[in-house]
Amino acid sequence: MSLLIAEVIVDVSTYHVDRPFDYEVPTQWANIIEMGCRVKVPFGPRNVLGFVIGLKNETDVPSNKLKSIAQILDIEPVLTEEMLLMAKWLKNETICYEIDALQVMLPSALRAKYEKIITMQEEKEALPEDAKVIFGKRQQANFKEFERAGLLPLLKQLITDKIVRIENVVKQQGNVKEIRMVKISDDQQDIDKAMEGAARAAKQRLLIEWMSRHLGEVLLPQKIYEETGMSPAVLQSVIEKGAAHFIQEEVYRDPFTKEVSRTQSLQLTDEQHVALKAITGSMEEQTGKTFLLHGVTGSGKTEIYLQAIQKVLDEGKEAIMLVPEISLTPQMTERFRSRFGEMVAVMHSGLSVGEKYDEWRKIQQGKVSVVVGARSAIFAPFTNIGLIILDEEHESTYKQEDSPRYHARDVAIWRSEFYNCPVILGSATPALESFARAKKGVYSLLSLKQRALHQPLPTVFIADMREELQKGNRSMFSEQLIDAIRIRLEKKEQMVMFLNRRGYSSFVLCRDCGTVVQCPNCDISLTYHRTTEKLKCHYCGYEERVPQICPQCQSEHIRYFGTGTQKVEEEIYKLFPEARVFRMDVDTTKHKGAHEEILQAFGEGQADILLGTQMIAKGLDFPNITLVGVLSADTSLHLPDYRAAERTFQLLTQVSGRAGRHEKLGEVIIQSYTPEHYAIELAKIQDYEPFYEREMFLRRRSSYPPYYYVALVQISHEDVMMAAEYAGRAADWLMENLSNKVAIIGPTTASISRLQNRYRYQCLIKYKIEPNLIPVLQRLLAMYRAEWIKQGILMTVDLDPSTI
Ligand SMILES: Nc1ncnc2c1ncn2[C@@H]1O[C@H](COP(=O)(O)OP(=O)(O)OP(=O)(O)O)[C@@H](O)[C@H]1O
Ligand SMILES: [Zn+2]
Ligand SMILES: [Zn+2]
Repeated sequence: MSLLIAEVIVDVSTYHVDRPFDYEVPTQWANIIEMGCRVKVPFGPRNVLGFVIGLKNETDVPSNKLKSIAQILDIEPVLTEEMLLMAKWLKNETICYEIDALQVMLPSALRAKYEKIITMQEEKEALPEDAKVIFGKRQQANFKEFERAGLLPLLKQLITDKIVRIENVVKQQGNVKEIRMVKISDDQQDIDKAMEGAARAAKQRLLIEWMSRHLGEVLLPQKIYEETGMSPAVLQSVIEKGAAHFIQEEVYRDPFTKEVSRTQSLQLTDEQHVALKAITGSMEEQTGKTFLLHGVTGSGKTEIYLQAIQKVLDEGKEAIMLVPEISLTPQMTERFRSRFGEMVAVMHSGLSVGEKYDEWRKIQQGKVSVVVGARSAIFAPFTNIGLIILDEEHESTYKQEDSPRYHARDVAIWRSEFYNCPVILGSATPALESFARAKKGVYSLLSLKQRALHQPLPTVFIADMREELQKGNRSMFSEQLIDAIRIRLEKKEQMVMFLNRRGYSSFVLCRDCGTVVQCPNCDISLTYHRTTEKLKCHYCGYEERVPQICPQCQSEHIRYFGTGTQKVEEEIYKLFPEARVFRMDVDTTKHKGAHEEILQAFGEGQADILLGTQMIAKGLDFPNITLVGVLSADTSLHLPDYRAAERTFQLLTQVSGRAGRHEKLGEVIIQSYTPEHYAIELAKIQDYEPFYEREMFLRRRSSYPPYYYVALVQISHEDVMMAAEYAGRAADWLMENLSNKVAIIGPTTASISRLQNRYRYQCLIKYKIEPNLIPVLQRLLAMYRAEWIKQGILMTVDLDPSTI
């Protein structure tokens, strides 16, 4: 038999190993191994996880150096050939390690986990007492057990003395959940034989007789007890006589918490019809076309998605439906499940590792044809995709902020070209880049200018909070908003109160010296949490008790600016003691399924006011909501981010869109300290295009996307001088190696200049066309990985940074 060699990408993220390594496949596995399987291979002193990305019959590695695969982890590949290709593309597109690109496509249950295992090398007698206790009767123990007992120094000594050995063992997570079932024999002879054997046992004979009428069936033992009235002991005896046997069946953990009723396709409006026809037409042509579906809030984009997916299913193909963060949009999942029932898998961060793995396997095994999920669902292991949809395509959650720094939109388009199927990008407020591409004809623009039932868009008023202050109103509510709430309470209509948390945090301030309590590790103020009376850093997790005196001047005049949702809730109760308020924020939605519960109860009319942050801005569709109040429109306007105005406009438009979606008219009141800002003025008229024109003009003037591309290089170090120095080196190096048509801004300090005790600097690269960019950045990274990293520098490169 000829030599079989596997090309393996190993799970070791350093520059020197970012290439496939050759390993010999032992003959007993030659027929089993396939591309896309996970394997365990020796690498240096230990075994590591790896992915087989190629198989061949020869190698340049001399035979005395060639190592063998230690273990095969999958009989069936976990990565398809498409995914292996996609990983190569991602590696180049986002400049990441191939291993990172491969790992991101798998549920975390299948990613590498190592366990340190301690094995006895000598007789037990050689061990000191403390260690004996840990091993007990076993030959092996876990490193963690020593760690917990505070015995690491002892362990170290034992290793040095070669009394024990330490090993890294790849732990294969992702246990399949199984359940015990009874399989009745499908052979009448087995039944006859069992019957003979049970000659004198009447009950057993009855059960065997019953089984002879259910040949070949697989049943839960409970079911058999119920149907026949027999006890487990009788069943056991019958099984011993060969009439049936126990089998283990895989079961899927069910992430759905409640039943849904089925819905049928709606009669489309003319606008919806035109859009759907364009999409299905392109399915028939089998072109990988990208559509931008720009439809005002409530225009019925979701119904178009549903009917387009129906068509995909009719053709025996599969569909991926992405939503920004699914745990925030339970209504969306419900709409998909009520149309497609068991055909739908869900994937989002609210699921447990086991549930995610189960959903992933349903997709991989072809048990479902639709996945509704957050960003990572774009890697769903379907093999016959007919449509990919990104709802709310402008949302920043579609961009991953760690390596691989991919945007789900780009992956969607890549996969659509692979399968020759359309992509739909849907939004009421498309990202500027997307709309610009649609205008240039790169995407096909589909517009829905009317709401589905021809309801008018809500009327928007701006309340000028500066005037309120002059009038002596110091509350968080303008008079206008207070009046509007009162009317709704009288009419028993529902309201949404939205607190814009972006760029806003509650903090603790000393009224004597003005000190704001800061995180000791990060250059950012600590956030005040009223429920626990603690101050927390949202970046590094540091927390401390709320101080009673100022840490700077010892004054007792400390003031808590807890103007978060809790404070708003208190104010509402002060103004309207009779109001029933549901608060939806990080504190009230900690437990699983909390979003669904709150929204369901609100939908049933159990509260008058739904109060919340970003998580209530999108997707809500309740007929009784007639008022939306935005308490603080400005907080997201003044962030150091070129997209601040765009994000504010999008948020205001989205949240306004929650009002008056059905028969009742909607009204929106936006409170602002800068009502003359164009993002707020244009959100008032709720027209996307004027905003687009205005913002494009400003972007062009200051050379920002979509006119220019930007890439961000960030450098950090614990020592500020080191960080500054290497940032300077990076900037110089880029200057020398890139063309003079590129603008390099920096090094400057990052907007959060210190994070987790590391000082952060950055260089921004602005360019239009720069064919050399990727190779140059790759060389810079190579330099960093080979040398700079040893100095404690951390460097990241992001080709599509979402904040700058
Ligand atoms: N053709 C139709 N006939 C009747 N009702 C429709 C039709 N299309 C959509 N609707 C209803 O109109 C409402 C708004 O539709 P949908 O939620 O799909 O809008 P959307 O465009 O996704 O809005 P948003 O961007 O604000 O989330 C829903 O209650 C939906 O059931
Ligand atoms: Zn002070
Ligand atoms: Zn911190």
